[in-house]
Parts: sequence; structure tokens; C-alpha cells
Amino acid sequence: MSGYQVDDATVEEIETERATYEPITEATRRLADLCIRSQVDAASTARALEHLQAAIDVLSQDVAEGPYGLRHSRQGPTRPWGNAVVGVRNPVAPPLKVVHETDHVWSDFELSSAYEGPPSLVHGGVSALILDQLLGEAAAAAGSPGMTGTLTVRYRRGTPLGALRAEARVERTEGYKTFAVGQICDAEGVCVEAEGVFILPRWARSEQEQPERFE
Ligand SMILES: CCCCCCCCCCCC(=O)SCCNC(=O)CCNC(=O)[C@H](O)C(C)(C)COP(=O)(O)OP(=O)(O)OC[C@H]1O[C@@H](n2cnc3c(N)ncnc32)[C@H](O)[C@@H]1OP(=O)(O)O
Repeated sequence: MSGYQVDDATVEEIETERATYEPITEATRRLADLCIRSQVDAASTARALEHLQAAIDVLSQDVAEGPYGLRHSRQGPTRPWGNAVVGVRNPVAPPLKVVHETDHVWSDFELSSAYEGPPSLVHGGVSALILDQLLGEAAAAAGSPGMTGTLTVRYRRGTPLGALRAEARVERTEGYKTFAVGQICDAEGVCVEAEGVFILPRWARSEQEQPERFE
């Protein structure tokens, strides 16, 4: 399958790439929030747009074909940097930093106004997006990675924008199927629960070196 790429990027090269692109990604996240909440007048937005167009012109001078994919380095960390949840080069990603413990994964993160669904609450699709990633990471961290086959989400109560925690763990595995569960909590407790089955796809079952992650 295309999109999984193995390379020899060194730790130093990876850090240089991060230092080059992470600041514009973070600035773009800030811009998304300002698009929603800024109250400046039309002349000011016109001026801002000129600056944005200039930035677009610079960045467009050299663009890779297709999405970022998943880049494994033989010498350094894996880069899921275009990923919609954890991607450090993706302004759409909050992004989450996921901690892998022995028996579960977790992340403390903040969701800005760019993730609003009902007023002041997180969009249900965004909660599902985050839980899909966390449950998938739990499956991969347990040594049984897979593509999401089915994800079931229970919205117990509204999830407020702001500081949240997501957690996930593997419940059981049956051959190439991994059953994972997880939740998103605010300071008051559980807001959203999910369970999912992650399936190692047929094309990967026969490979000697199975991919560690799918996204
Ligand atoms: C450390 C780093 C962290 C790394 C962390 C990485 C985290 C990534 C998290 C993001 C995860 C995603 O979003 S993944 C993207 C969203 N998901 C997808 O796009 C998946 C699209 N669907 C597919 O590719 C496929 O349908 C699969 C892989 C799900 C299944 O296809 P297959 O492999 O050909 O399956 P097949 O042989 O027919 O069936 C195998 C078994 O699974 C069952 N099965 C098949 N489909 C389903 C299904 N949808 N839901 C439930 N069960 C199913 C069958 O009944 C069968 O059971 P039995 O008869 O054997 O009992």
C-alpha cells in the first residue's frame, strides 16, 4: 500500500524539518481561531488577507505531490506528520501528544473554538476522530495494529471546548482483530466513550514486516 515510506532521515534532519514547519503550522492553528473570533474591521481583514496571500505565494514555490503519508526512519522517530489528530505539520490537528504506557495510551490536550459543534461544545465528529486515533494507537502499542473496522461512539454528555483528556486500551485480541475501548473526559468525568475493532488488513497479514501503525 502506498503512503508507508521507509527512509534514512537522521534525528538531526527530522528535527530540522520539525523546526522548519512546526512554527507555520502553529501559526495557522492560531489563524483558524482568529478567523472565528477576530472582530477587526473589513480594512483590517483585507490587509491580513494580503499578508496571507504573500505567505501562500512563498509556500507554493515548492510543494510535494500528494499527502505526507507515514514516514518511518531507520535512524529516528516515525513521522505521522500529516495525521489529522497528531500531525505536527497539520494545522487541522489539535495536535495530540499521545503517551504510550504499558497497558494504555493517553493524552492531555486542548480543543480551541475551531472544533465547535453545538455552542461551546466539541463537535461529535471531532470526538470520534480523536477516539479513533487513540484506540488505534492503543492497538498498535499493544503490538496488534489495524485499520478501524467499526467504531462505536457513545456521547454521554456534552464535551466542553478547552482542556480534555483522552485514554484508550486494548480489551482483547482475536487473531488479527483487536478490540479497544476508550474515553474522553473533562474535569467532571467521562463525556464520550468508544469501542472499536481494529483489523490487520489482508494485504498486511502476509507481509513479513507488518506495519506498526495505520493512519
Ligand atoms: C505505536 C504507533 C501507533 C500507531 C497508531 C496508529 C493509529 C491510527 C488510527 C487511525 C485508524 C484509522 O482511522 S483507519 C482508517 C479508517 N478505516 C478504514 O479506512 C478501513 C477500511 N476498511 C478496510 O480496509 C477493510 O474493510 C478492513 C481492513 C477493515 C477489513 O478488510 P479485510 O482485511 O479484507 O477483512 P476480511 O478478511 O474480509 O475480514 C477479516 C475479519 O474482520 C471482520 N471484519 C471485516 N470488516 C469489518 C468491519 N468493518 N467491522 C468489523 N469486523 C469486520 C470479518 O468479519 C472477518 O472476521 P472473521 O470472519 O475472521 O471473524
